[in-house]
Amino acid sequence: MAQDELDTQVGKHWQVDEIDIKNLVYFPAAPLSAPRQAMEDCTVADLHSPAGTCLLVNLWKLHRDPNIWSNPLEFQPERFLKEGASLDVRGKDFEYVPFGSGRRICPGISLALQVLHLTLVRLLHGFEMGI
Ligand code: HEM
Repeated sequence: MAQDELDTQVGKHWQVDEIDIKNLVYFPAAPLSAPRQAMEDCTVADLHSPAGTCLLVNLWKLHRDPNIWSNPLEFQPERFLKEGASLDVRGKDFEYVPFGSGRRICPGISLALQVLHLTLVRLLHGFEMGI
């Protein structure tokens, strides 16, 4: 199915470039953070969590907050060349944490940033896969 989409939207020329991205479905790799447990009673943004509460950060929602992002539902990679250009992806700027933050931050971040997208698209485009 993913291969059909790539064949239709990108073609069979095996070369994906920036202009193709707008035609591909946009889903985050990790919509929620890893679970955390409140070690003591805490209140964040009027939400009280007693000690022991399991907490997950809704990264999908955070990354679509209209108070932070203009047209948040539109896939606009160029926003990271403009208003988002100075954002750190390694968990320091809490409005943009695609790899999480803190002790449980994604340990694959360096690998992902270098090779994951190219590897995945090449695999999907070139091979029949099923589960
Ligand atoms: C675009 C690619 C990726 C994205 C967006 C991503 C995102 C994330 C996020 C949001 C978390 C939760 C972090 C938190 O809760 O603070 C996570 C955890 C994790 N990621 Fe990734 N990840 C990616 C690629 C990878 C790769 C390539 C690896 C391994 C080679 C990897 C291994 C892990 C592991 C083991 C955890 C769990 C860490 C823990 O529970 O302490 N990830 N990732």
